[in-house]
Amino acid sequence: MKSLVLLFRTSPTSIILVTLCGLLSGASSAGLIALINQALASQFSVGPRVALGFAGLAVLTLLLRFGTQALINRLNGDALFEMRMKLCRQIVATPLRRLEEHGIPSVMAVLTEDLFVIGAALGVLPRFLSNIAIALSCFVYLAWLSWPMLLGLLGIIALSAVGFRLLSRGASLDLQRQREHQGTLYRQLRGLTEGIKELKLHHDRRAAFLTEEVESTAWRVRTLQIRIGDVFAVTGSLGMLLSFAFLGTLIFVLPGLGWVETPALVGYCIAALYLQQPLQAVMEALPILSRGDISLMKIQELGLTLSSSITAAKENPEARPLIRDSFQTVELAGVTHTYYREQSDGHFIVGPIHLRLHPGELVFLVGGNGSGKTTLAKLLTGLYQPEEGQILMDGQPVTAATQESYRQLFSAVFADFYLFERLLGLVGEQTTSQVQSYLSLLQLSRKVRMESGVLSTTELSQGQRKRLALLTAYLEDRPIYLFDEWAADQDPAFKDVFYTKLLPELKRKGKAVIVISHDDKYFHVADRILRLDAGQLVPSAELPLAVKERAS
Ligand SMILES: Nc1ncnc2c1ncn2[C@@H]1O[C@H](COP(=O)(O)OP(=O)(O)OP(=O)(O)O)[C@@H](O)[C@H]1O
Repeated sequence: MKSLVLLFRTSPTSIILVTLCGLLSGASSAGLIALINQALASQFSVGPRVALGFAGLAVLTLLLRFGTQALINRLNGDALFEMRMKLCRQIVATPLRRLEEHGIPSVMAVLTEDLFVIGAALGVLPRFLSNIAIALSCFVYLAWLSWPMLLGLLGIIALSAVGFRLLSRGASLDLQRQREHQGTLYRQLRGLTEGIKELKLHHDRRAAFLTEEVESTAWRVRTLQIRIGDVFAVTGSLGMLLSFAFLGTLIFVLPGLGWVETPALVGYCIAALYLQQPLQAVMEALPILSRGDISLMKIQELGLTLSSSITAAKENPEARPLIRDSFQTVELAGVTHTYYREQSDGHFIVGPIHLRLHPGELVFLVGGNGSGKTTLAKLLTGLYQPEEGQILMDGQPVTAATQESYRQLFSAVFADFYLFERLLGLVGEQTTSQVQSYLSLLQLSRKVRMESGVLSTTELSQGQRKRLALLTAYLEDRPIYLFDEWAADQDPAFKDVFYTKLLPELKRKGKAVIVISHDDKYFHVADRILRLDAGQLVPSAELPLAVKERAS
């Protein structure tokens, strides 16, 4: 019952209140049953006091039910909100490499599917607890009527629990399998949306994708879903069957034996009928809670947790890192990064890299496809932690405590950049006028406007979107700029503007600029060229000469 522990840790007071309301509601229901029993025993010749008591208890029961439900609604709303925010904050704080290893579809599955399932589990949990509390209150009344019969009833409930456990063991395994297949389905559905052009253009690929991938996985999910549903339908009916057996024994067997007085029997019959609904609700909640536990496991697999209180995870505004507008040197001293390949024994190592950057220099990072340029860029910008070696900022090693501050030195446009529609975290007083002049500089002023911090459109060509990403980098105004194949999508005229005007302009402003590029036509604008080959920096002394020869 991980969901129960989670909910209790999130809002212990509300959970205690819900359980107390459940107990009170159960007690008032037991009082109602006692009054009905009294009326039946006296063949309906009860006085107005009993009638008033009945009305009072009925109102109290209704109020308690409403109160419990209102409390549950708030508890669920708060718990889901807190979980969602906590997960988002944790994902942002998770090392990039770990997220890449799990893959974006797994993260999306957690944020959508698993959160939804956990939300449903948390949704039934308070009612589950209050129904147990109602049942417990009724048991107290039943014990007062006849404790040997209560023992019999508890025996039947224990028998149902054992039956449920045995029957649902296989279903629990199926639930885990179903979640695994759903993860696969998520990955495949990503292919459906992101690969839609490729699917539309090739009939056989589309047919193979739909039947061999999506359909076969969706079918497995469907089969397991039906099997799990059937098992839980049986367990639900088992509870009802045992309840009917109990009622049958009460009505048709026990009176003949003469062991129990009639008023006690009548009280038990009413209570058994009344208890059917809360006990049924408890049985129905169990599969939902099992699903919730599996989703919680999935969240833990990503190295995330929902267990501590949200207040602890809330970002402390004072924790904003130190943002520096200048630096003296940034040095990579023997840093390495290794990609392990699961399918084979081989792995790819970038480094050890020795590299020093100064303000006002324009450095080109070049090399063949897969030589490690982007990986080195991620190491340099602090997005990947070095496995060996260290990064020094102004001669001081970058530690876990200063890493966030170190990252704020950089403005980067990676090849797989993301463009936010709002200029998040950038809107200041001068921003609007700056945006206007940058839009003109980037030849976008006719296409895009900025209105209250929101770009009028991001539905542009890839090259234009990259210009908007560059605009964001300009607004960030950080001491170090990094562009990963930025010019690859630009037309020749703007490519020229980028290499011969924009980059030298940044350099003149004292920015250190690292440009990952395959455009050897422009290598001559660089102060320094770093070439990577199979993850290793080729001694740079040979390169400037070759470049100068080509440029001359
Ligand atoms: N997410 C990843 N998981 C595992 N291995 C990876 C991953 N990304 C890159 N690699 C490995 O690292 C090598 C270097 O990749 P990287 O993206 O740094 O190269 P690059 O020089 O930027 O290439 P390109 O010019 O094609 O963009 C690749 O050949 C690949 O083997």
